[in-house]
Amino acid sequence: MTAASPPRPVAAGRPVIVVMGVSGSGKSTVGGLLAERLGVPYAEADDFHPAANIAKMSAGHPLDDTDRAPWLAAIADWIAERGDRGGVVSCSALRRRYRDRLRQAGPPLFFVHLDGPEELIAARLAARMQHFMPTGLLQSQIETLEPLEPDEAGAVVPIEGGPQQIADRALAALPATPV
Ligand SMILES: Nc1ncnc2c1ncn2[C@@H]1O[C@H](COP(=O)(O)OP(=O)(O)OP(=O)(O)O)[C@@H](O)[C@H]1O
Ligand SMILES: O=C(O)[C@H](O)[C@@H](O)[C@H](O)[C@H](O)CO
Repeated sequence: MTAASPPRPVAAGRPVIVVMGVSGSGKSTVGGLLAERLGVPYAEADDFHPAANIAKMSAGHPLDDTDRAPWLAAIADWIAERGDRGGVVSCSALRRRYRDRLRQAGPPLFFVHLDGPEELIAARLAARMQHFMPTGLLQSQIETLEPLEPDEAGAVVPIEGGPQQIADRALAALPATPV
């Protein structure tokens, strides 16, 4: 019987940054900028949804835990593939258990929670064109959100101001040492 190979050491590498928050908080906008500024790949969480999830949200129904399970698994696979080379992925990651699922992927994660007043988010959603997510789902997103807990590596970043300003804030919030 051969011994199992030891897990790949990732703790000393670059963390994968998960840009989290409710729909319309700016995850895609800020996530893309962060990846550019850090010189690492970016992944858009919406690209990992099964078609049924997109159809459900488009029809105005919030996803439940069962719907989100395969989506989180696919994002976790992307994170695992990054290993210790870093990356940025947008993902609402609204509940603690969803974030636990992503942490199971292996690489160290740092969560950037984009947070701001409901009116500001609603106004940005109302102005957004050509997106499947109805503004009416914002309320359920807010109700589902469980804020980062003290033992979770991450930071809350306010979303007032322009995208570059928010990206600057997020960059300043990143840990200087491995998470
Ligand atoms: N700082 C900002 N100032 C003004 N508009 C912004 C800002 N950030 C994002 N937006 C705009 O607000 C809308 C929502 O942003 P974005 O799509 O990045 O949010 P999201 O969190 O990725 O949403 P979803 O989860 O629904 O995909 C977009 O139209 C975007 O262009
Ligand atoms: O967990 C969820 O309910 C979903 O991931 C949503 O957050 C959407 O994917 C996104 O916000 C729409 O773009």
